[in-house]
Amino acid sequence: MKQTVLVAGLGLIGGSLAINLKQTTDHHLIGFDVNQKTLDYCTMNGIIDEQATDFKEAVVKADFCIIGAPVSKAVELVQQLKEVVFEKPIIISDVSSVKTPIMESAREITSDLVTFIGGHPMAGSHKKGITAAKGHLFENAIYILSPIKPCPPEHVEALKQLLIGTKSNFLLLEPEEHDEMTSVISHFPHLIASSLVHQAKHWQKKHPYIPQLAAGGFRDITRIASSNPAMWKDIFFQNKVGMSRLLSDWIEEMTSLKQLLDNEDKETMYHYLEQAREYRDGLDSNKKGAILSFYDLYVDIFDQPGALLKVIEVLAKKEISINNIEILEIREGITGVLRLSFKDKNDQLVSNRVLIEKGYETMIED
Ligand SMILES: NC(=O)C1=CN([C@@H]2O[C@H](COP(=O)(O)OP(=O)(O)OC[C@H]3O[C@@H](n4cnc5c(N)ncnc54)[C@H](O)[C@@H]3O)[C@@H](O)[C@H]2O)C=CC1
Ligand SMILES: O=C(O)C(=O)Cc1ccc(O)cc1
Repeated sequence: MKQTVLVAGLGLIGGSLAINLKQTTDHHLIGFDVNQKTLDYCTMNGIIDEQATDFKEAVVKADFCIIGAPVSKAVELVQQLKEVVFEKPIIISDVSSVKTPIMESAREITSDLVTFIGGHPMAGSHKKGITAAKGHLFENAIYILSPIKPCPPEHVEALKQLLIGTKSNFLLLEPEEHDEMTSVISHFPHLIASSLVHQAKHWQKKHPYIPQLAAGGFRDITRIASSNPAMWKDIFFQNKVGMSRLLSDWIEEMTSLKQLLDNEDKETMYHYLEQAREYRDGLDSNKKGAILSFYDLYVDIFDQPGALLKVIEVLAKKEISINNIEILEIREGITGVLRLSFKDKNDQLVSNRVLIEKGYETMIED
């Protein structure tokens, strides 16, 4: 039966979900956004079937609602839901990077017709807005769901079924554990990346060549500092307690590192670096539990982009699909390393064999 889905906030994430729903379901899609240009873009590109000008009026028509607005605005939209008189059952979700404030607000919705299941697709980009949205954005990503309890399992199943075309991997988490984990592996690293960029900018006053020297490592660790500042500011303040605690721990750790340096404690510093390397290398291993495994193959290449194309051609001829390609530490004309990630162990092994046959030097981690 044709169902109605309301997507409220059609930017990078909401827009990507709407595109995916249009491509993979035959549901009727209603779009709501405070930006009229975004709504017109969605209509013109066939992303939505209907524009809504009033969130509360639109939500009563829907069987599903996905809130894709920035976190603080999503909280406001959830607050509006408390005043809505629902006429039929609805499953409401969101995509916010911070879950606790949304869920606290959603718990105050009293209608028996509403099931609220918080959501967070853990994929994105540094871009924003509908023009950057892509239907395949969440393929192979972790998609966290956080139902307000008690929640009938069939309602969680219905939401998963709606989102099945995203090809993401669903993981159920409590909002608090979600926020604690994402603050460690996503939110806090953004703050540090930005602070490293500020440090380089400061030193550039003395050393104008700093940008030219900012190669491999600096670019890797600061890549995420190029993301949407409005969104990250919102995330930091919505997850303020967790962020502040991590900052205190970090400052303490930096102080102890400074002491190691000042006291010439080379042995402890060595162990600090060694333990970090061991843990970091373990993150890339295939023992990832609920997190999707990838099988990596490292290939030495010389000079790009020609070399890159040749490697891909070899694998394409064998109809092997590559999940991700990363060029590690390469500058034009210099030998570099290509990391190819496969979803399938057999693809990794076959790729390794055919590339060796073609004379490439390869490496598979244990
Ligand atoms: N950008 C990323 O990489 C990821 C973002 N998220 C989360 O997704 C949410 C949206 O982020 P993006 O799509 O990146 O932002 P975006 O800036 O691309 O899109 C936000 C959209 O919401 C609209 N909007 C703003 N206030 C609204 C309101 N009151 N009612 C309806 N629409 C409103 C804007 O006009 C815009 O179209 C945020 O909560 C963010 O934390 C989650 C995963 C990844
Ligand atoms: O991990 C990152 O920082 C990203 O680049 C993409 C991203 C951004 C925000 C999220 O809530 C989830 C994923």
